[in-house]
Amino acid sequence: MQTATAPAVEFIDVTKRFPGAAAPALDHVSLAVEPGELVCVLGTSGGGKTTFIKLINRLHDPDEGRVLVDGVNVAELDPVELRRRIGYVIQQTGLFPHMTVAQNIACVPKILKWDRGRIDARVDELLRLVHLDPAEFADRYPAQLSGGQQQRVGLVRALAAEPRIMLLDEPFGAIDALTRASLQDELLHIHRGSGKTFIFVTHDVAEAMKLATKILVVDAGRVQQFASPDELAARPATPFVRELLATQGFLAPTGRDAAPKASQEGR
Ligand SMILES: Nc1ncnc2c1ncn2[C@@H]1O[C@H](COP(=O)(O)OP(=O)(O)OP(=O)(O)O)[C@@H](O)[C@H]1O
Repeated sequence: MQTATAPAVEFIDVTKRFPGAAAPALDHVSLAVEPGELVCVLGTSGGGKTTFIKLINRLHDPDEGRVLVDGVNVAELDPVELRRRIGYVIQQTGLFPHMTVAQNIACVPKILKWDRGRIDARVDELLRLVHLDPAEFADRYPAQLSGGQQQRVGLVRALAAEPRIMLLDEPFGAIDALTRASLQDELLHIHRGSGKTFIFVTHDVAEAMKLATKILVVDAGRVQQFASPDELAARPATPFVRELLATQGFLAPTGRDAAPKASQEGR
């Protein structure tokens, strides 16, 4: 069903209105995310970031326009089946409290009827990927983990069945700065090694600058800019983008040299 040239995700003139709201949550949004990108979605609270990603896995449906995943209109797909193909990580992790770490990670592979040996090997591999020793952590319950460890399990659970697309909604929002930095490094490592498309919502300009291959800035439901971190820092397209970068120390009045923090070391 997918074609070699289709974007991983495409929005074609998408508008989403919630009942009773004065203005649309997303307003005529058109853009294409190419396979393998790590897109960070930035903007102030209420700007439409979460709405944008929930339209991809059909937690919301558009009022106007179309959302395509791998070239197929998601409206034509069964939402449950679609969500199994798209990893989804949220701040509250959504781990099942009555299941062990291993059982949580094994959830979707089990639904997909993977055999026992393949599931066990995958759980092991994924725990190691995020530096959790399977011997120590596989049989623990979520309540027996720190916040950062829970977030690591939430991340690899979403990766378990090899989705081609990962949606992450402020996954590290409630984590201390040091743990957050190492989670970001692990995410970069996973992204580089996987070829998957990641779409990552954050409030944090520094996080977006560090992680993204492209940054999508939305405000009041409209796309302000969709560009590489360097391009964003060098040439903010709107006063909103300029202000957003300035408030977090990334304003580049004379181009990228004026914003050294924005350089993508190691990407
Ligand atoms: N289920 C809903 N019903 C009604 N209005 C909603 C619903 N979900 C979101 N909205 C409204 O749509 C707008 C965009 O919300 P959205 O959650 O996408 O913003 P956001 O940029 O992710 O914000 P935050 O950073 O605070 O999470 C807001 O005005 C919000 O109040």
